[in-house]
Amino acid sequence: DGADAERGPWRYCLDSGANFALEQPRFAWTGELRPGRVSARRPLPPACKPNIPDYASTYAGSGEPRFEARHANQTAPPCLSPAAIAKARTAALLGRQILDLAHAAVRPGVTTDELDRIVHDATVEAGAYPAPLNYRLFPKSVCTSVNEVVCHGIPDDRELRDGDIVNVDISAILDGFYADLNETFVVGTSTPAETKALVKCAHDALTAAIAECKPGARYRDLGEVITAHVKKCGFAVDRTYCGHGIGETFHQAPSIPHYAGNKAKGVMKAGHCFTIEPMINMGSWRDKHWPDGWTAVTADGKPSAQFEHMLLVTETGVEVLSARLPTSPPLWWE
Ligand SMILES: COc1cccc(Cn2ccc3cc(C(=O)NO)cnc32)c1
Ligand SMILES: [Co+2]
Ligand SMILES: [Co+2]
Ligand SMILES: [Co+2]
Repeated sequence: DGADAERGPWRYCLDSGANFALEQPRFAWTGELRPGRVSARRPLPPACKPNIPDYASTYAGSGEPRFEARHANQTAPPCLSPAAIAKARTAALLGRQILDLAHAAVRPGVTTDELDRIVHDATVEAGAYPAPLNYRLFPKSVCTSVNEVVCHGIPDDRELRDGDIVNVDISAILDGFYADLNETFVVGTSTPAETKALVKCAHDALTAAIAECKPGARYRDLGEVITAHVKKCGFAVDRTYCGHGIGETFHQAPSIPHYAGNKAKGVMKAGHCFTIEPMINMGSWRDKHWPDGWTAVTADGKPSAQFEHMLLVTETGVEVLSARLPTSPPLWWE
């Protein structure tokens, strides 16, 4: 009689041709955002060939690329040599310049796919490789995370709207060294005051964590400082995604949680290079994945904001390799 046979989230039903069709399970979207259309893969000109990583063309599963596995079992990052520090500075400066280019393009009506094109083209024109592209099969060259997206949003044909917030997370490989940094921007002029406060809170939490960085500081203390700041703002620290060592690989030891009470190992030493990238949620700290396998969203659909810097521990403290420039477009409160 064509009655639907309910079997959990999968439903058997009669399609128009009176055939049994298997419907996709209904996904419980947490907010208003929905996936858009993702454009075709962008070309890689010969100039960026020296920086193309082994994962760029693999069709492997979601496992870490072979090259990165070499660092999987280390607990502390290497102490960079002066030559490696020079490469880290150069890569981070390129990453900063690319992030600022994307920031300058953010306005209502611009699609996140357009931001991906700007980032991809600027990266390959510098002879670098856009690190997200095909990293664990991620389909685009930058992560663009709108509103309730916590991180790893996929650029698509959705136009940014007045009142949105958008995080642009840049990572690039230059001369064999990774850069990784991000900022969250307000779109247009009608973003609610509480959402703007969330953005500034994420920025200031990162600033407070950076102030703790010096030789002998414990990685696990960064989460205490971030959480103390975020609680004062009345928001929550996402617990799923961590900062990470960075260098000749995208992600290496240490893993740096952003929440209080974490069990991160190790102390900072001069020459350690890593990111701190707190994701601050307006409501619950909980997140979930979209069916695409990458996009992380807040479980309650409320906004999330993030800032990420690349840090280098020095003999006397810390150097912010991805620091803003005098030419960087101002953040909403600047
Ligand atoms: C299959 O599992 C996943 C899920 C999500 C994402 C990815 C892969 N990936 C792509 C870009 C990217 C950026 C970072 C980063 O550190 N940003 O600060 C981390 N992972 C990244 C894989
Ligand atoms: Co990230
Ligand atoms: Co990043
Ligand atoms: Co990162």
